Amino acid sequence: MWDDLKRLAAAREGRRIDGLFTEDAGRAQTFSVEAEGMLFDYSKTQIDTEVLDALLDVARGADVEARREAMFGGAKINETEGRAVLHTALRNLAGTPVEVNGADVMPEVLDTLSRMEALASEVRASKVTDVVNIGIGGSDLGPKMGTIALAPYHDGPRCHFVSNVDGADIADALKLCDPETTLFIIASKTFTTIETMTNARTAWDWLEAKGVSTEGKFVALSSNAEKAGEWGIPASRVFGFEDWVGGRYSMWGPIGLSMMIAVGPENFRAFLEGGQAMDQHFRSAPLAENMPVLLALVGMWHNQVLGHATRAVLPYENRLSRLPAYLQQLEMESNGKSVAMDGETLVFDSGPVVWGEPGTNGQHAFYQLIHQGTRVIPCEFMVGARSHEPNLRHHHNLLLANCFAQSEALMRGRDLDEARGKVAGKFQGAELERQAKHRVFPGNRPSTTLVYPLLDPRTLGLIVALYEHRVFVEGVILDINSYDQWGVELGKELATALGPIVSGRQSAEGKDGSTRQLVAFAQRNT
Ligand SMILES: O=P(O)(O)OC[C@H]1O[C@](O)(CO)[C@@H](O)[C@@H]1O
Repeated sequence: MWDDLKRLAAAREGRRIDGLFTEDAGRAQTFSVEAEGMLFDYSKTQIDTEVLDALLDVARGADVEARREAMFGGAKINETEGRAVLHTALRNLAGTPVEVNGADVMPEVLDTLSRMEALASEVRASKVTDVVNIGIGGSDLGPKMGTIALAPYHDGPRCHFVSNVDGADIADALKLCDPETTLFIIASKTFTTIETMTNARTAWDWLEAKGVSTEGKFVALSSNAEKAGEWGIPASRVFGFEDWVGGRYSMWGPIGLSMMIAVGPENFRAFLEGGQAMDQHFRSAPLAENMPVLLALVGMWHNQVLGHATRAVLPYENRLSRLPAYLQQLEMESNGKSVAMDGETLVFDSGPVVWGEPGTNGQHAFYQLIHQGTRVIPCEFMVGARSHEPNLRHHHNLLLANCFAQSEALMRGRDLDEARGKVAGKFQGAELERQAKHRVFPGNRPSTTLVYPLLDPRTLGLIVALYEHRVFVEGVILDINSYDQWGVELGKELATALGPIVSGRQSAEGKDGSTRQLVAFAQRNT
């Protein structure tokens, strides 16, 4: 299968993407899909009908549809941890039964949602001015990204997100808070993560140092109610979720509480509805018209087939400033694996490096390399047709123009003749040639564009679920487990071992020369 695709890729080497539009007037429509009011256009890539068919064959060959139903049906597809993967149940507002080990999980999911809504409403109506979410990774990135994204709907207390074990993070947040009117949300699936537990303890100590009672000031979001209880948070203030919700897929449930407090339960429900609508599309649309499937296949064409090692996510939506960071965890923690389900080494590349920044800012920072660097970086643009600032329509028109211009420029490029025209009159002879060469853009650089009507809560849900399912499809085709993260363990273990060495309670004997040098230098300069 991969060989076929590699052959198709080789046969297309050097072929111009812009030429494909000249050959086929209907290309834009053929290589785009609309779903739930969003348009995903992947026509500015080398993909043609033959390539698309081959990619769809790969998806069929990997049994994407059967695996998808296994996931939604509660099968334990996270085989290395023996767990189901059911974050979709958290947005199953209809409550249709979803069974794990023969028991319907929906009554508890909906009950927890109601409890969250009651607490959120209570907090929003109270004197609480600041909410501090203390969590890291999936217990931070989702609610933080979502709260920023939904700023126009944010009418609840201020929200702060503390994640880093660097004391600067919590110190800076606490400076902005009044101990009397601050609520701390300790978000940790395991309730053992060292960064989160350290920050939580600092918050507790801060309240005590200010002479303010800790009672009622803490809420826990965790699968480990026992640990939360031992830590001092009563069961009534613990919002639980099961092990079938992966950390990086958890913003739909209790981990989304800070976002719910910020924007209100109704808007949070609209976010869930968006996710659920994307689930329905993913489950019912034929593969060739299935947005997450196509997003995945385009990604695999660029990464696994053409060998482009990174992909840039470029939202032309300032409020999606944290989406690239969110997607880094979602995609790289999920699909950054070297071993297939059967334990054998992968024979092709796993997921790409995902990175990005909002446009237009990125244009003035790293787009130079995207346009003229020696490596090809497939770009994923996204933009809303409308903004929340109708009186600033001229800003939005500029934003749209810039977004669409970038994908056009990446595709078209500028040849030497055109470049000569740019400098003619200023230079002559050999100097004109030299100057012109610097102004050549190779073009033929692929990109996709997602356009949605407006970044509202429902649309945010659609976008997040779209990317979740893209990760799923890529993982199934790669035959890896997208739902474990063993790769983060070793660093954690070594950090635990280095703690006493760094603080001078234990010798660095036995460590490698570099580590010993780093520790010694830090100690000399404390
Ligand atoms: O919610 P927890 O258990 O504190 O974990 C935080 C994060 O740590 C990780 O396990 C990786 O270190 C992520 O998968 C997770 O989102």
